Amino acid sequence: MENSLIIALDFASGNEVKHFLKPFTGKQLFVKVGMELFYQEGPSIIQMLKESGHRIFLDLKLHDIPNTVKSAMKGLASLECDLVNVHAAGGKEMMQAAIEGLEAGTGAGRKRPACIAVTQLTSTSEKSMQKEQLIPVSLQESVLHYAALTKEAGLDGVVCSAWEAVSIREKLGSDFYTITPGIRMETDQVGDQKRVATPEFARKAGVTSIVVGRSITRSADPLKSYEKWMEVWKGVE
Ligand SMILES: O=C(O)c1cc(=O)[nH]c(=O)n1[C@@H]1O[C@H](COP(=O)(O)O)[C@@H](O)[C@H]1O
Repeated sequence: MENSLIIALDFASGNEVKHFLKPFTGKQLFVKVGMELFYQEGPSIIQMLKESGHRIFLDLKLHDIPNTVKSAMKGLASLECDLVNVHAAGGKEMMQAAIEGLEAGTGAGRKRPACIAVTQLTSTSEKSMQKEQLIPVSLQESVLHYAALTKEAGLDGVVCSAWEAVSIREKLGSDFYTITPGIRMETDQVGDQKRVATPEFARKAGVTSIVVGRSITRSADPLKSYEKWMEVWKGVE
């Protein structure tokens, strides 16, 4: 899990994914399948990516009553992805149920997929969190609170922005994963993200791994762009 650059395959179909991955033939990537792709293609897209040897983060952000999340996770475990996630806002009981489901659905002798919880989406600003979710604390506090709850529930880490990673590591230890989207080079379009950081900043903050989508997937030359990203991500200390 450590030091990975996870490519968000936010595409509408398996064919678009195949087209995108063509120049990467022979490379073993860490890719993320989110709801856009999974809702269109279902489990077959996971199969296809696994056959090419890629590691997979199945990002479906489960958020429902504990019983439903447990059953859904039991089914998802059979896809044998490396990483799955839930929303921490679903609560401790829901997160515990997610782990129970994953354990129940993981075959004997296998390791369950790692499971992390989204704290506050990187598209959420402190202002909108306070105004729309009526959470009367700072964004850092809210993220730290969710991270602590996630650890108590027995999950492996959180999704957060790189801006919160240092406090999470200080409070919960560096074994607890901090997976950070909202990563942009200085010259990239920010789009709908609010809490953005450069790969250099993320590296210095000691995040476990970064998630990069549009900066690579929408670039004119995705392979060249990926290689440039890897150089920056791996190169700075
Ligand atoms: O769980 C996620 O992966 C996620 C959580 C979060 O807080 N923010 C966030 O952007 N993501 C995902 O990370 C990816 C970011 O993509 P780009 O903004 O295009 O780099 C998207 O696939 C989002 O669904």
